[in-house]
Amino acid sequence: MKRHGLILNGRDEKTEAYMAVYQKFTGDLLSEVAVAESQHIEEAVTVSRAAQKDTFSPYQRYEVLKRTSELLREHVDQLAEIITDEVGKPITEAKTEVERAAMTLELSAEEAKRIQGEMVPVEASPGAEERRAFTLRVPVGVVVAITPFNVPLNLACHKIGPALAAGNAVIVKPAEVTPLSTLYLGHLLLEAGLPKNRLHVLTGHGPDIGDWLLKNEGVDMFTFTGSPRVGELITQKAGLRKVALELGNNSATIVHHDADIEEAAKLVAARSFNSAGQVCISVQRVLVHKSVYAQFLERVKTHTEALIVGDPREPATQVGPMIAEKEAQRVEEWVKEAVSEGATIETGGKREGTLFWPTILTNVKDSMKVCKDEVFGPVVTIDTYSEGTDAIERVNRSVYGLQAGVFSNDLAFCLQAAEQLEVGGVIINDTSAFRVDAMPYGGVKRSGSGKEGPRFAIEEMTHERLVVLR
Ligand SMILES: NC(=O)c1ccc[n+]([C@@H]2O[C@H](COP(=O)([O-])OP(=O)(O)OC[C@H]3O[C@@H](n4cnc5c(N)ncnc54)[C@H](O)[C@@H]3O)[C@@H](O)[C@H]2O)c1
Ligand SMILES: O=C[C@H](O)CS(=O)(=O)O
Repeated sequence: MKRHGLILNGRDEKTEAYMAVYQKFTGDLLSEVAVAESQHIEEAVTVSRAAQKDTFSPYQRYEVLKRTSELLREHVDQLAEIITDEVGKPITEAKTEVERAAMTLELSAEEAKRIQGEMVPVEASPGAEERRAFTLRVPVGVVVAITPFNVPLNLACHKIGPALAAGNAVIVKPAEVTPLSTLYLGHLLLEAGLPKNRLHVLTGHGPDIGDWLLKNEGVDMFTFTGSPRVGELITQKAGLRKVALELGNNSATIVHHDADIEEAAKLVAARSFNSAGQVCISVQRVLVHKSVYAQFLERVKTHTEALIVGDPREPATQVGPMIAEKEAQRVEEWVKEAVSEGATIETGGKREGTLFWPTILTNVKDSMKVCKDEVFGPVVTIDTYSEGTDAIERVNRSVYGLQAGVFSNDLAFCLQAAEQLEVGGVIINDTSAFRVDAMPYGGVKRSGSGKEGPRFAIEEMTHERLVVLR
């Protein structure tokens, strides 16, 4: 069994205490990772601040990030195995995550070469004829990246890639239960030639490390992906510093009367249950026009019942375990509570340890936990509507607003949805769960603030500085 130290200023740093990381399907001990203490946080911040004085040109940043993306592709099998083990994600999905992570770094590398300001025509203002002005984008300095368990590699790349591309130093705090892929990534970045003072990976307890980092005034920005509870806490403690938040959702998808029902049903079944529903844009609430409800439900049930549930290491498996048994028990309780309030289980509802079978609920009410809160498990609710306007209004009744899907061939309805849905992204003729890594991605309301996607994250991770020449 391997013991992993912290990655601190290029060192594999040993610590007093270690924490166990388990295989999420078998429950076996995988390895142990170092538990960072306050002096490690101090050193990481001090070294990162000092790094800002070194030259690390846009082309050097491009080279390191491009080489790391190549290394990710060369190590796809090893990394996918690590993700499958530490998350419980089916191996085919884990490979997709590694490929996407490589793409995220490749996009970040490209963006490093085109960070630019703009000319500002100050001379057009009376009295300023003798002046010229332009803007520069300068790195914020020291970025802290805190990441969740569900997409440990790609979401780390969505923070590390743009932060480095923009000229910052990054301190990464991966989730306690899934730190191994981020540590692997950290070593690949160093192998690719990243200056050792630009990246530190601090494993250990989230609340402790978070608190030390938040108290340290040497940190300039926090970029966080995770639960609204922790997101809120970070916002309160960050003070006037920059914060970017990618939080939860109870994602909705509307299926209108004129939609391609088979296509909608196939995609809903695929994107409600992948990663055992532990995806922030996973389809959780489907609102279907009453005229096509019966047909749609029958098709989603057929596709759902065909999904293979089980050992994530098997290439055929499509739905693996949840991250912990207590999470699977929570989902089971929410489903039971919905049933006690009148919901019907169309399929699923069964649990064996950490495995929870893909579950479709009908006869639901918007007030039920499975509708109004974030399930973050393999459960989808399907309900009807009569008027498109009502469907939009019900999607908006959520406290969240990350992405929403709309299946329709009615251009007017699609435009109405695009204009009126209170979310960061409206996906037409696909589910809420569509994401490619180049696109601007982020939510409104309790789903957070700020955008990811390397080009957009670089804007968050730089300051715009105005230069006026007289
Ligand atoms: N919007 C998005 O892009 C997106 C993507 C993935 C996951 N998520 C959300 O993440 C959540 C699930 O992930 P999770 O369970 O890992 O979330 P979490 O909030 O429990 O943990 C996220 C990270 O925060 C750290 N943390 C915990 N307490 C902290 C504290 N007091 N200070 C600082 N850091 C602390 C954890 O160690 C972990 O690294 C869901 O709500 C999901 O929707 C959102
Ligand atoms: O969990 C939310 C992720 O951001 C979705 S994705 O894996 O990036 O598509």
